[in-house]
Amino acid sequence: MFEVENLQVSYGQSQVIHDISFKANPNETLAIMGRNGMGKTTLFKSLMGILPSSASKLEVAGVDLLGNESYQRVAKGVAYVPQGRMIFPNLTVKENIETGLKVGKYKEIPDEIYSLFPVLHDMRHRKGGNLSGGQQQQLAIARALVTNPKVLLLDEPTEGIQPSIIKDIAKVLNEIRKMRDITIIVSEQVLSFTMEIADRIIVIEKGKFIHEDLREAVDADKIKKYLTV
Ligand SMILES: Nc1ncnc2c1ncn2[C@@H]1O[C@H](COP(=O)(O)OP(=O)(O)OP(=O)(O)O)[C@@H](O)[C@H]1O
Repeated sequence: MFEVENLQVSYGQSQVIHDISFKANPNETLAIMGRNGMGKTTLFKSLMGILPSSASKLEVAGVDLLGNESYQRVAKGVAYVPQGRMIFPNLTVKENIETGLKVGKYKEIPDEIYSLFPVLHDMRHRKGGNLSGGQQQQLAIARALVTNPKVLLLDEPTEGIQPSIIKDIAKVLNEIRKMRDITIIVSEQVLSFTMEIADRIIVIEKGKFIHEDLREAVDADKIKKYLTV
């Protein structure tokens, strides 16, 4: 269980996240949806400890994360795939994935990673910078997965990615959830994508969670008005 209570984040005098609380279970995928500038990236960076925040509770599987630096949060099972596919362009695909091995239980890249992402196996000796945007996104997810996370935070994974690769990413996220006891939390604007992967959809508006539905109950017209795309 990932538990967040009363999370608040400010940039100087300007409060951007207002008292957000939520819980997410293992084997659950949660989508946080909202327009540009509504606070999704700020939320994820604060959950990772990259941005300072205040909260009354932040726990993964009963383990306290409050006051931890981001590397300690990674060690306790929180992985983050930032917006914009941040990979190491001059390292090979294999070397990029191996950077995730410093944390977690794996000593070498588990076979499961290459079966989830066959394209990364085919391209394992190629420089990360020579991959397409969609392939780089898959690489960033693979690198996060080798840390063996309990919670995987993905910030707008479909941004700038072509529809066929979006489908591949949706498929892989559904497979990951079946294979592992993992909570996936994804920020997104593409409703067709979140409807394929999410159990719950939460709308964020100006740093507050204003609406929440189980996937089966989502009224697309109602959600779309809170999205840019
Ligand atoms: N470093 C910063 N200093 C001051 N304000 C910031 C900073 N970073 C973000 N903001 C502001 O905080 C608010 C939330 O931004 P954030 O990037 O979290 O939104 P977002 O929902 O992730 O948007 P996007 O989809 O465009 O990435 C915006 O009003 C933004 O201008």
